[in-house]
Amino acid sequence: MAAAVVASSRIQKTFSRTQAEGRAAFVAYLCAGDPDLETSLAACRTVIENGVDVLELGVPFSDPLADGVTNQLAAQRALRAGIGRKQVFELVRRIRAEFSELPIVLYTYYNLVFANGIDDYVREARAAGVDGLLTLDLPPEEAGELSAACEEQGLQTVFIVAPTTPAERVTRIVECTTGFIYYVSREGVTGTRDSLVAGLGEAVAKIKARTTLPVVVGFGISKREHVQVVGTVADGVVVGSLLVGTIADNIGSTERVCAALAEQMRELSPGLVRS
Ligand SMILES: O=P(O)(O)OC[C@@H](O)[C@@H](O)c1c[nH]c2ccccc12
Repeated sequence: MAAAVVASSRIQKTFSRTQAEGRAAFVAYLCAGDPDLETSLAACRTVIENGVDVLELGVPFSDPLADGVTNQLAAQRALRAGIGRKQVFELVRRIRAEFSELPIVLYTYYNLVFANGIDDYVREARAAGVDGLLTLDLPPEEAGELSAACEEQGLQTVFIVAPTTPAERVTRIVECTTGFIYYVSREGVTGTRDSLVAGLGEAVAKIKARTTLPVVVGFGISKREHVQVVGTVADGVVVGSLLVGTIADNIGSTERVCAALAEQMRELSPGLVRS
């Protein structure tokens, strides 16, 4: 299949599969190259082999304004390890070589895309094996050039809907999205929380009433019961800081990082299997 078709089919195919299995997809976020390239590859491999259906890879950035402390520290570790555009795409290539069907979505701040030239960045991402791109600080209304480059290269777009997004803007965001919608379940930044916000089901239902695209939910999801609850209303459940924090807690030993991540996935992912 042409590159464009393959890219789009990985994301759609995965959500179709999990829907057919009667469950939400498990979406994991890890910062690319945290704490170094080899450990990051081993960490990605571990969470994929233990139940992750979609991998979100964060591109390390010096000013990650949407991220809480855990993700900020991960970005700092990766930057200290010399992780730049070249290393991020090398990591994607190596993951792609081992997992041909796994959707990989790059989470980046727009500065990193714009600075390198939008067309070149999108082309290189697609060639490395990226399926989708979420530019965290780029509103869809200003993403025309990027969306055009993604369409040309067969990369799918992911855009964010927040609790504060007005209904008419949700429609605009959906129109600009070709991969899936990311619903940020709470205001503020990323980071584990003790409890889920109230009214999540209604909020996701309002978005799903306006699109047939998959809607994934993230921010604060860090316990099996969170995963179970969110998994009943969303097409995908995103866990980031909990996993990123596990890497931070086991820095220095790739073996310990992987064992702890595997344990965490064993604890969380059964939450998605609907009896
Ligand atoms: O870390 P949490 O609270 O589990 O949330 C996922 C989040 O880390 C991941 O999806 C993400 C990382 N950086 C972001 C910036 C904006 C939106 C989402 C993200």
